[in-house]
Amino acid sequence: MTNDLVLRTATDDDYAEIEAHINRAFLDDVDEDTADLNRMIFEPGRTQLMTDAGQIVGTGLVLTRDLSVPGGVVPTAHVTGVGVASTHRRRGVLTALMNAMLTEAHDRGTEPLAALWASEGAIYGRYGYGLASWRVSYEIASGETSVGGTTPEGGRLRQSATSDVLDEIKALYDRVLAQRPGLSTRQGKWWEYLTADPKGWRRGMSAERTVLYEDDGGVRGYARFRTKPGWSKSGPDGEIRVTEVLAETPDAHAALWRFLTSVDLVRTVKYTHGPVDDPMPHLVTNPDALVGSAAGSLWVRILDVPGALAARRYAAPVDVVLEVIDSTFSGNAGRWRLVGDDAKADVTPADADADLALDVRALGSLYLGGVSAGTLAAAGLITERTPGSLARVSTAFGWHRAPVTVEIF
Ligand SMILES: CC(=O)SCCNC(=O)CCNC(=O)[C@H](O)C(C)(C)COP(=O)(O)OP(=O)(O)OC[C@H]1O[C@@H](n2cnc3c(N)ncnc32)[C@H](O)[C@@H]1OP(=O)(O)O
Repeated sequence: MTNDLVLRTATDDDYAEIEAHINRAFLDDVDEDTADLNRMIFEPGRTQLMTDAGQIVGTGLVLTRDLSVPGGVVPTAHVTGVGVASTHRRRGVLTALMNAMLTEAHDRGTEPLAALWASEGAIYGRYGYGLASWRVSYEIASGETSVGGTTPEGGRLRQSATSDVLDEIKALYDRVLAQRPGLSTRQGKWWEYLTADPKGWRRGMSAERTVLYEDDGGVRGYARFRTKPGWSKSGPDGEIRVTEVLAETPDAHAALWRFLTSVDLVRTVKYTHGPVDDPMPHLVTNPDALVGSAAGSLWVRILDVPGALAARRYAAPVDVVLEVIDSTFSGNAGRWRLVGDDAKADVTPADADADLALDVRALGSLYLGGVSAGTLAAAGLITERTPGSLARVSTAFGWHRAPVTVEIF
């Protein structure tokens, strides 16, 4: 790096320049409506800037939120808005920004995790992030399949503008979050932000709508979606793009997808945030009409190894000594004894020999229960020192629901 580069924390006054810089880095223009919205979630004190002769050439933003993990909810530094000017790339600017963001989050002492969505998968492993969850994208030819079964008696659908049913879907979201890892909490301004629906977010689709499924016990699930009319030589060719589908009962999940795949004039339904354990292939009458593909979603960086391991729960009783390598945060490195089950977990420094050795990056991949220790060992990222410990840890670190992250932040 040259001497003209200065790393500093942002202030409120930097906002407009940050917004312009991030849009440039992501090959886009500033959209005024979106810029006003982004200001709502801007945390200047957690935003790191690199400047050159006073001009911003690099940004890294941290948003203060919590993340659901197996059996709990954990304060997590949500890292986003990483961008380095094309004129300043490959000179270590990102490394300096990331070190500053992670150090600030680590030194708070209240956030055992950091998490992000990567624009490119090759970037973040070097900073200790492990790929921890996957998302399944569907493109459903709705004319060629349908969701089997019928909606039970008492079950009904109600369609509305999202803003009119916000209180109902907020409560449902929180209940689903308590059951499934990988979801970010949406306290205060987050719901207002995510459902503001500025034109710039629609990408040629309609305003967002929400369909709710309810039974006599209340709202059990909802789907947020947009539509787009279309006509081909052979007739209607409309599209639905689903923003998110969350349901707390199988009936609600099936009824919502039955609705989404049977709207008149629609021929294609797209969704990009399904969990890998989504029952969809088993619900539809013709699974071949579901074109699905899986891609990595959330990357997790463990900032506090004992704090993070004690904050989640385990699918089976486990008593293991892990040797963790972390070249950035020395407090994480060393041997840790984890004793845990589905109700509690205790982590202490260990003198005994390690059963398993792994880098903090592999621990991040394991953490949400969506990647098995056996898989990571097969990739050479975990070393088994005590025979049998790998199988035990694979089972204990798994979870009965796959993690899913329904919102790109
Ligand atoms: C959480 C988020 O916000 S994800 C969004 C990330 N931002 C973008 O994709 C926007 C466009 N790209 C950029 O702004 C920049 O190219 C960045 C932020 C990806 C990288 O910034 P740079 O300042 O060039 O990175 P820096 O010079 O610090 O590189 C550090 C290391 O990462 C590597 N690296 C950087 N970018 C990439 C990449 N896209 N693919 C693979 N490796 C990369 C560098 O080669 C270097 O490797 P080394 O340590 O082995 O030498």
